Amino acid sequence: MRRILDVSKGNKKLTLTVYLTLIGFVFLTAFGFISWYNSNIKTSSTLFTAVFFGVINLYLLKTKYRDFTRYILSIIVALIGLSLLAFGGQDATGYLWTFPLMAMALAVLSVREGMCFAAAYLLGSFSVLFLPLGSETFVHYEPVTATRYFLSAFALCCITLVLVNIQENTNRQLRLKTVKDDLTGLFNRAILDHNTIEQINLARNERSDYLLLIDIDHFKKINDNFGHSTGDEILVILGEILNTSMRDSDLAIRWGGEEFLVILQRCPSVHAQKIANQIRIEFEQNQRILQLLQRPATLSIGIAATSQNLMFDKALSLADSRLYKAKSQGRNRVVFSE
Ligand SMILES: Nc1nc2c(ncn2[C@@H]2O[C@H](COP(=O)(O)OP(=O)(O)OP(=O)(O)O)[C@@H](O)[C@H]2O)c(=O)[nH]1
Repeated sequence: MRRILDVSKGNKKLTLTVYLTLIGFVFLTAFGFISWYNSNIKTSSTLFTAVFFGVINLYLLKTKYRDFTRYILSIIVALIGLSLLAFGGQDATGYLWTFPLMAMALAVLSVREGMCFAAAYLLGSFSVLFLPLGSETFVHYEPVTATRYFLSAFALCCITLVLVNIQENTNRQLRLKTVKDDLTGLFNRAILDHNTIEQINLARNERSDYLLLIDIDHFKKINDNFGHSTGDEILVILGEILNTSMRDSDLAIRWGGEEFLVILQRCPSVHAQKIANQIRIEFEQNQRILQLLQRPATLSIGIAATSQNLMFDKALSLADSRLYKAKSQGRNRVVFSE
C-alpha cells in the first residue's frame, strides 16, 4: 500500500528538478562569464563544467534514466559548492554561495537521501576547511572562520531537512485525503490512478490479481424503509468487514454508492473465492445490521482475475458481468465463472 501512495512522489521532485536546473543554468552561465571576465579561470571553468553536466542532466529527463536526474543535480551542486569553498570564487566570497546551493540540493531529495547528501557535503567541506591543502591553489581559512562556516552549514542542513520532512508529511496527508472515502474510511476510485493500473497490468505476467466487485442487495429498499443514515451505517459496517478481511498488500475501494471493489494480490483462485464467501457470510450474519434492520442484509459478488491475457480493465468488466449474473440468479451469492 505504501508503494502505491508513493507513486506520485518521484514526479513532483522531477518537475522541481527541471525548474531548479533551468534557474541554475542562467545563474551559473552569468557567473561563469563574470569570473572569466575577471580572469578567475578556476571558478569560471568550474561553473561552465557544471552547466555542461546540467545540460546532460536535462537530456536524461527525457530518457528512462530520468529518476536519477535529481541525484546527478545534487552531486553537481555539491561539487560546485566544494569547489567554491576550496578555490574561493570571486574575491574569496565563493563560500557565501554554498548556502543557497545546499538548500537547493536538499530540496530535490527525500529526507533520507538529503541526510546522506548533507553528511557527504559536510565531510567534504570539513576536509577543505580544516585539512592543510596546498595554500598556493586553495583558500586558507582561519580556524574561527572555518568553524563558523562549518556550524552554519550544519545548521542549514538540519533546518532544510526539517522543512523537507514537513513538506513530505503534508503531501502524504493531502494525497491520503484525496484518495480516501469520507464515509467508510476506505480508498475511493482515485487510488486507482494510471500508475497503479499500469503496475497491476505489468505484474499480470507473473501473478494474478483477483478483483472482487461487491454490491449490497436491495440497498434502495434499505434506504427507503430505514432512512439514509441507517443506509450509511450499513456502508460503514461493510467497510469495516472489508478492512478486517484484507492483508497489507490487498486494496479495498469504495467504487461508488453501495458498490465496492477489492483487489487481492498474489492470491490463489480457491483463496479468492473463500475470502469472497467469508465477506458475504460475515455481512449476512453481522449483529449490528440484524439489530438495525431486524433482518439480514446480503451481498452479491462477482470475481475475475487479471492474467497474461486479461488486463485490469477487461478483468473489471468481467467481474461486473459476473456481479450482474449473481444479481439475476437471486442475489446473496458469489459468481466466479460464466
Ligand atoms: N445511504 C446511502 N445510500 C446511498 C449512497 N450512495 C448511493 N446510495 C443509494 O444506493 C441505492 C442503490 O440502489 P440501486 O442501484 O437501485 O440498487 P439496489 O437497490 O441495491 O438493487 P440491487 O443492486 O439490484 O440489489 C440508491 O438508492 C442510492 O441512493 C450513500 O452514500 N449512502
